[in-house]
Amino acid sequence: MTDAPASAPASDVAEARRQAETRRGILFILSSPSGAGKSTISRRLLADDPEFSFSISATTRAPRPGEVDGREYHFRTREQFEAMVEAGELLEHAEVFGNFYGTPRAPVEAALEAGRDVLFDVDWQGGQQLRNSALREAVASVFILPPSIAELERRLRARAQDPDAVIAHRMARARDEISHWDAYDYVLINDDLDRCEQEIRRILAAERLRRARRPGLVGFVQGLNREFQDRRS
Ligand SMILES: Nc1ncnc2c1ncn2[C@@H]1O[C@H](COP(=O)(O)OP(=O)(O)OP(=O)(O)O)[C@@H](O)[C@H]1O
Ligand SMILES: Nc1nc2c(ncn2[C@@H]2O[C@H](COP(=O)(O)O)[C@@H](O)[C@H]2O)c(=O)[nH]1
Repeated sequence: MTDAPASAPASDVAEARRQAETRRGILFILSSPSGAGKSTISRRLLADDPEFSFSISATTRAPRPGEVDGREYHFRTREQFEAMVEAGELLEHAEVFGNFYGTPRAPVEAALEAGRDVLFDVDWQGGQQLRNSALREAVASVFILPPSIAELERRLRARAQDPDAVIAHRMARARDEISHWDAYDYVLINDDLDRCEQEIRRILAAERLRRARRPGLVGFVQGLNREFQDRRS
């Protein structure tokens, strides 16, 4: 009969902790009808979180005042966008409000490999495609609702960045976007910006903890099982 060790050696515990903290990144999706506040919340989340990078989409939409190519979006012509689709450079893409939008694949895959989380501001079609992609295990998704339709329109007008016709088009599409709320892991009402931001931070923290724990601990639990067996023999 062999003497069973009283517990796993400290070095095994330290290694298990290290592995539990090593994880693949999360694809953190924020969707909402246009104007509900996801870009505002995204900016706040990214401002002080070094583990988070933003997926900068490609789009055929014209830049708004103050938007910079390569910061808010990669602004592309229709021909350039189609070439990206053709070359398989986009993880997902969709037509939204008459323009094309898509997620460049390479930066997302690099971030995930490095264990960094990626924030996506995409419409429901983008969310759906990411949930159905090979990366589905990495997805956590949040849908943001406005407190009312009147407030949604007020916000789009207060943003003062789109002409009336564009605002009317976005309001007309809001009902359809909202109809997909139930496909998301979490659904929040953005009636109070600070509170909504805090709720999203809590969701993100919980998702990080959940994903960190399991794969990294498999080897450690196997070690505990071996210890049980040694005690029996
Ligand atoms: N809780 C809130 N209360 C009042 N105003 C808000 C709130 N959240 C966001 N806003 C304002 O609403 C406007 C629209 O927000 P934002 O641009 O973030 O929306 P969005 O969902 O990203 O829209 P889009 O899909 O068109 O990019 C902004 O002027 C923003 O400052
Ligand atoms: N499916 C995708 N949707 C995207 C992507 N990037 C942005 N969007 C969505 O488009 C609308 C409009 O955005 P705006 O900046 O013109 O107001 C909004 O719902 C975004 O979430 C993308 O890469 N794929």
